[in-house]
Amino acid sequence: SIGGRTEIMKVFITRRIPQEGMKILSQAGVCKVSLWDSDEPVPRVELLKGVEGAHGLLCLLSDKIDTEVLDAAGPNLKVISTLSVGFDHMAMDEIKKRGVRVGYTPDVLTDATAELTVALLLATARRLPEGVVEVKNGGWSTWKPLWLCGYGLSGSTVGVIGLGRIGMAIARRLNPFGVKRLLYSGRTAKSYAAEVEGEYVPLDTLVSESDFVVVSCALTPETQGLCNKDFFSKMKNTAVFINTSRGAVVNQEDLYQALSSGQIACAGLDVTTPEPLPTDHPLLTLKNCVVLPHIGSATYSTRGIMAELSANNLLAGLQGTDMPSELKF
Ligand SMILES: O=C(O)C(=O)CO
Repeated sequence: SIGGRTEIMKVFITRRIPQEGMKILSQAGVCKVSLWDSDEPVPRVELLKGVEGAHGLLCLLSDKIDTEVLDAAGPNLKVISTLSVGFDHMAMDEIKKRGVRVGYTPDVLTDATAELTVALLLATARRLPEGVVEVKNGGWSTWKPLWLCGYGLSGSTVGVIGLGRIGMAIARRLNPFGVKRLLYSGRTAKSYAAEVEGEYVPLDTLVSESDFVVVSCALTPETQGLCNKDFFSKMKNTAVFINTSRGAVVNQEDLYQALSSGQIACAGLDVTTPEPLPTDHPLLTLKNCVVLPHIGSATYSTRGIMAELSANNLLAGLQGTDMPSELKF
């Protein structure tokens, strides 16, 4: 406050976000918002300009928040609120050094993301995109006993890499399909895994025994490139690989080799490196690879609630109060 008057704080938002979030910020009357008013990513130079002197930054997972951005913002910066549960796009140690608080959006997107994961798993294993194409191009000649066969969940072993909020929600949804064994791996065993009769196993065991391998872990230095040549070589030839976490957990060259050589049966990816995946990428030439454009949390309702939560996180950060979802790091 200057001379008894409360100073209006400055906020930069890196993209158009659902109106639910904008409304909360405008009604709060504590900040002056400047918005990159587009559905496309803010160019780097505009980001660096936009954050200048900002007290708050509301960003997306496609914005790289590094030293350069933090320096451009300067000492006013109190809070970064990301419209995502993932935070691998932010230089956390630099943020911590500067004493900046971080808000994120866990929980509110768990159900939507788990649903999408199940949809992608079934679409991939049962070859839905291939079937849709054949209907349209006349490839459907008659009912054929051996045509477009795939793999079912009934009696299968499912392996979830990273049984966190989303991994657990995926396991809960897959179990009723008649899954026989639910394996999971990660840093620690989870007591809540009992609800899905999850067996905590070493990664190697999960990879070699699973019919479906589902990646649902955070991208960290430990998980970057985790799914590589060695990993795929341990999988069954009939196994289905699904990733809805972050593209960089997978070595895509190694995945391409595994899919084209028949080392594994098929893969479904909602996330890639880079995003968007170039349209001439080798993975897109494969019938047994289903690639979606990072839509795990994309329901109208979920995106609206994510915007609300990120706005409320931002306001709390500006005002120095408790955040609904503060990232503790
Ligand atoms: O929230 C995230 O981290 C996503 O990837 C999209 O919701």
